[in-house]
Amino acid sequence: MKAIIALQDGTIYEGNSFGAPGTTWGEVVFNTGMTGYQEILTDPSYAGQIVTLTYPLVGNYGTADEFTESDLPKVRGFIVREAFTRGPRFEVRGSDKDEGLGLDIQDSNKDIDLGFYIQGREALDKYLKQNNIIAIEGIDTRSLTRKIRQHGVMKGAISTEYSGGELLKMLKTWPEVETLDLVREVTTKRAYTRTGGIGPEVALLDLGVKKDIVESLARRGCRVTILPADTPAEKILSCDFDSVLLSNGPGDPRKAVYAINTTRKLLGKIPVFGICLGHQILALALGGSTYKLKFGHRGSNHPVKDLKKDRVFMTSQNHGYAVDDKSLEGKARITFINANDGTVEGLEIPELAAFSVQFHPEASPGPNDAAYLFDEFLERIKCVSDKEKLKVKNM
Ligand SMILES: NC(=O)CC[C@H](N)C(=O)O
Repeated sequence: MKAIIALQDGTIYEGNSFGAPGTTWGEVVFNTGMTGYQEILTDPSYAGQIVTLTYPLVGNYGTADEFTESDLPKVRGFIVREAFTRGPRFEVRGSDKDEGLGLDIQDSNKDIDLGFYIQGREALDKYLKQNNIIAIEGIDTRSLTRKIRQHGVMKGAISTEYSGGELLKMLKTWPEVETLDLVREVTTKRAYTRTGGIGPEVALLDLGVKKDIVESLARRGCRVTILPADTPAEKILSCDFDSVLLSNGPGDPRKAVYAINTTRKLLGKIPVFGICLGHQILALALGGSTYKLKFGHRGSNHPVKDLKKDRVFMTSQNHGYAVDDKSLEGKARITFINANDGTVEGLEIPELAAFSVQFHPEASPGPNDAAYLFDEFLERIKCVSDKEKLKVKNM
């Protein structure tokens, strides 16, 4: 079945439908990661967005529960160069096969040389259909990405139903993504707890959290209580948590006014750690400002410079907004910057026991170079609670 993409600037691309048929619209963005398509599809930070992958072949290792970052795909649409439609396979050759890759594979794919189905995996096309995600393949994603890089992210639509002209007219009537409060769409409706051990009690303000942030804390023994995004500060402070984590999430950070107000009230009373949207919310709560980047940072290889250690490492990123460094003068110390464009990648306010990063230490997908930040978070909690104990002892 044919499908088309219409962009706000009037460009039309023609391709083939995969996933669900129908019509969808959103902000068209691109991600340069070579793997991790299911983590991307299910990352709630992509709510409101149609994601283009620059890697040219997508779907070859299928989909599985272990790759999900939330209960369901959250993207508004999906654009690829070539969708792998022959079923999830893993190519196993001689020595790989002998050593065993820890995968439960079965030689049931006799018709294709060197192809082995992976048990328990679902084809990407089927997964998208089941979850009603409209996708398109056969698109020149290089040209589309160059367009976004030159003109900036813009509204777009994918459709199997309407003509280009009709879609362009409809696009004008659809709201701009930045006017939407997308955090409310993806936050948990009810609080729940994930117990990893008897370590610190962390309150996680769920602005659209990725599963691997919760798991990164649980793996380190934390008991994590995931709270709805509009939970008042008073309630959080009355529960005797050791610290608060402000999660990643979708949309313009200025739209999540409730989270900014909550954070302002928490600062100085409990240690705070912000990741991505949480980092932007922390900056806004401090009286700083944020702005929209032309086409954002989305991929698995964004170099970040640690200003204290004077060293660069690779990070996983997915954001369209950034914190304005000038707006934080005298309010926070900049700890990390992006080595490509110099934008703010991290903040620290030691006297308030607060710090944040724009990139994703949990990766998923991406490199684990920054995972140590979760250990640093626990260290900071420990230091604060030791100080509190000292205060009590000396009273
Ligand atoms: N991953 C995130 O938390 C994204 C934060 C914010 N929605 C942005 O695009 O900048």
